[in-house]
Amino acid sequence: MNVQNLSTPLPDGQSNLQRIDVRGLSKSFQLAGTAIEAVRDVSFGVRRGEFVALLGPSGSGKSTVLNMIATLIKPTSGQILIDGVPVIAGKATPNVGYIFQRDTLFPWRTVADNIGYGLELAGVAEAARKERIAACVAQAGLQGFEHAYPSALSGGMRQRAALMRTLVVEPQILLMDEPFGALDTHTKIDMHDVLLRIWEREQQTVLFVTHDLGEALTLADRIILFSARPGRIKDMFEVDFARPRDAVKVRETPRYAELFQHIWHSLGEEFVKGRKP
Ligand SMILES: Nc1ncnc2c1ncn2[C@@H]1O[C@H](COP(=O)(O)OP(=O)(O)OP(=O)(O)O)[C@@H](O)[C@H]1O
Repeated sequence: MNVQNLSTPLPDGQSNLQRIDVRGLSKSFQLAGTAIEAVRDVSFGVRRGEFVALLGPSGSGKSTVLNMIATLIKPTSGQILIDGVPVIAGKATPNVGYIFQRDTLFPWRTVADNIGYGLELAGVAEAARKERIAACVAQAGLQGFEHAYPSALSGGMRQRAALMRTLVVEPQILLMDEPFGALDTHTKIDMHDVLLRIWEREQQTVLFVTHDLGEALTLADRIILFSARPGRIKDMFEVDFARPRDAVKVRETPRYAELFQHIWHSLGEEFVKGRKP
């Protein structure tokens, strides 16, 4: 079967091409006097404009890796470079947007005011702000709900508004932690199409955490498969479906079924290992 395995390390010098460059990353947490080894010696790169999914069972350290890249957690050892510059824990990195599973909208702000929050912080003038918010509202298909509060929206609409709140300031790198994990299957696929259309146009560099293989296959150029805890890179897979992709149609192709079956076996082994105490 023609499934390209990419676990061979990049030759020296090629790391210069990486927008996100993770080197020998490890993390142990202290929990009630016991060390929990969450991540062990993880190294990978993400090229400019590439969409990479981190896939693995629950507890395999995916969010911990993302949080270290987002500078929310300090690594125990290893280094992370963004555009060649080492990140510093606790210090925000310019051009990086972060999207969580929870929609994190402010309940006291309308959709438009939620989306415009980052522009307010950046001191963007009101006229320019309104124009940019209107464009984001249209992109997310939220016309008519600009003045609604989050409580009046469905889960999918809330997540679209949250996506736009991050994208409004045009980050070039997106760190996404199971952003659609709480949505039902159909709303999730709908969100995949929204994200695919945005990414095709803006070509952000995306690192997307998920434990949903179908989601990883639909969206990503490359899948990095994590082992059960302690999280290590078990394998990497190129996802070679043509772009632009249709989130529904791509799932109906024989190639999707072929890749799904191939990766599912490897992922399944880690689910089983992860179940053991
Ligand atoms: N602050 C913390 N203190 C102690 N242990 C932690 C902490 N954060 C994460 N862990 C542990 O590290 C391991 C990896 O957790 P992490 O959330 O990164 O996994 P994950 O692959 O993202 O899982 P999921 O898909 O369920 O979100 C788990 O065993 C978790 O209990």
